[in-house]
Amino acid sequence: MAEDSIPYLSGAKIKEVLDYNELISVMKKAFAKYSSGKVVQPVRTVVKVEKADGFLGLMPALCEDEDVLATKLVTLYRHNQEKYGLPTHNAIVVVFSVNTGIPKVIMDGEVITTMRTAAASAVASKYLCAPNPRKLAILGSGVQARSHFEALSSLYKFEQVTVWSRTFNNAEHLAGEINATPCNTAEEAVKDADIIVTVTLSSKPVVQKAWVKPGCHINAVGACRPDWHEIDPELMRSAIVYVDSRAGAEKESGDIILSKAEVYAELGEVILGTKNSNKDKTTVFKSLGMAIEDVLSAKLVCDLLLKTEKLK
Ligand SMILES: NC(=O)C1=CN([C@@H]2O[C@H](COP(=O)(O)OP(=O)(O)OC[C@H]3O[C@@H](n4cnc5c(N)ncnc54)[C@H](O)[C@@H]3O)[C@@H](O)[C@H]2O)C=CC1
Ligand SMILES: O=C(O)C1=NCCCC1
Repeated sequence: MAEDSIPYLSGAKIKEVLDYNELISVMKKAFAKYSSGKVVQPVRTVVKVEKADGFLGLMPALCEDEDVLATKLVTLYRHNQEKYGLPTHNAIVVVFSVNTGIPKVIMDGEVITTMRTAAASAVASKYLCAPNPRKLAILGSGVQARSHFEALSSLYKFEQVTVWSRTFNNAEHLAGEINATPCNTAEEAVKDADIIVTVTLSSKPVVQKAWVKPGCHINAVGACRPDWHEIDPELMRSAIVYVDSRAGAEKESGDIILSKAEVYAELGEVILGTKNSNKDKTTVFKSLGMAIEDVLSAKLVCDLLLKTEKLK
C-alpha cells in the first residue's frame, strides 16, 4: 500500500534542479536504451475529449537497467490558452518502486515535458545537423519555442535567430525576450536557416520544401496526431527522416502517415552507431515524445533532490 501521503514535487522545485546540460545526456541515454530494446514502452494511449478538442495521453515505461518504473499522464487541450489563459499541456508523473510497485513520488510533469522535449531536439540536432549551425528558425511562439531556444543555445552560438508565429505580436514578444528577429511569414523566417524547429499546434503544414535550404536540419516537434501535420509532405519525402520511435511514428505521426515518407532510422540507432547521421543532407527529426524521456527525467529529478536531501 502507498504511504498516507506520497511526496509531491512541484514544477518550481523541479525547475530548480534540472539543467539542459544534464538533461541532454539523459535524453541521449533514453534514445539509446529505447532503440536497444531495453525499455518496455507501449505506444501512448490517447483518450479523446472531442467536445473540448483535447485528449488525455497515458505514457508509462519501465527501464530495469535504470531501476525505474513510472508513468506520465498528460493532457493537450488546444484552446486552453485562447479560451482561459491556461497552458495547453498539463501533466503529472507518478514514479513507482520497480520491486514492490508501491507509488513513491508524484511530480509535476509540465516542466519535465517542456525541458525534456527541447533536450531531445538538442540531441537530434547534435547528431543530425551539419557542424557550426549559424541560423536557427523557430516556428511557433509558445512554451516549446522558448525551451527549444534555451536548449539549442546551450549547444550552439547562433549568429541569427528568427521567430514566426501565427500572430505577429506573439512572434515580436518572444523575439524581444530572446533577442531574435520576428518575421511576418514562415518563409522569411526559415530562409537560409541551418536548424528549423516547428513547435506549433497547427494541423496543416507551416513549412514548405521550396523554402528550406538543402542540408538544413528540422526538428519537427508538433503534430502528434495521425491526421495532423506541420511539414510539407514533399519535404518529408525528400528529406532523410529520423524518429524517436518507429512504433509511435507509424501510429501517431500525421507528418509520416499522410506523406508516406520513409522512416530511415530511430535517433537511438544513430546514437548506437547502427545507422548513419547524414549530416550533409536535409534531415528531419520527427519527435512525438516518448515515455522513457519522462521516466528518466523523473529519475534524474529524484536523484538530484535526494542528493540535496529535499526528498527523503
Ligand atoms: N514531441 C514532443 O515530445 C512534444 C510535442 N509537443 C508539441 O509541440 C507543439 C508546441 O507545444 P507548446 O509550445 O507547449 O504549445 P503552446 O500552446 O505553448 O504553443 C503553441 C504555439 O502554436 C501556435 N499555433 C496554434 N495553432 C496554430 C496554427 N493553426 N497555426 C500555426 N500556429 C499555431 C500558437 O500560437 C503557439 O505559438 C505542440 O504541437 C505540442 O503538442 C509538446 C510537448 C512534447
Ligand atoms: O510527449 C509528450 O509529452 C507529448 N507529446 C505530444 C503532445 C502531448 C505531449
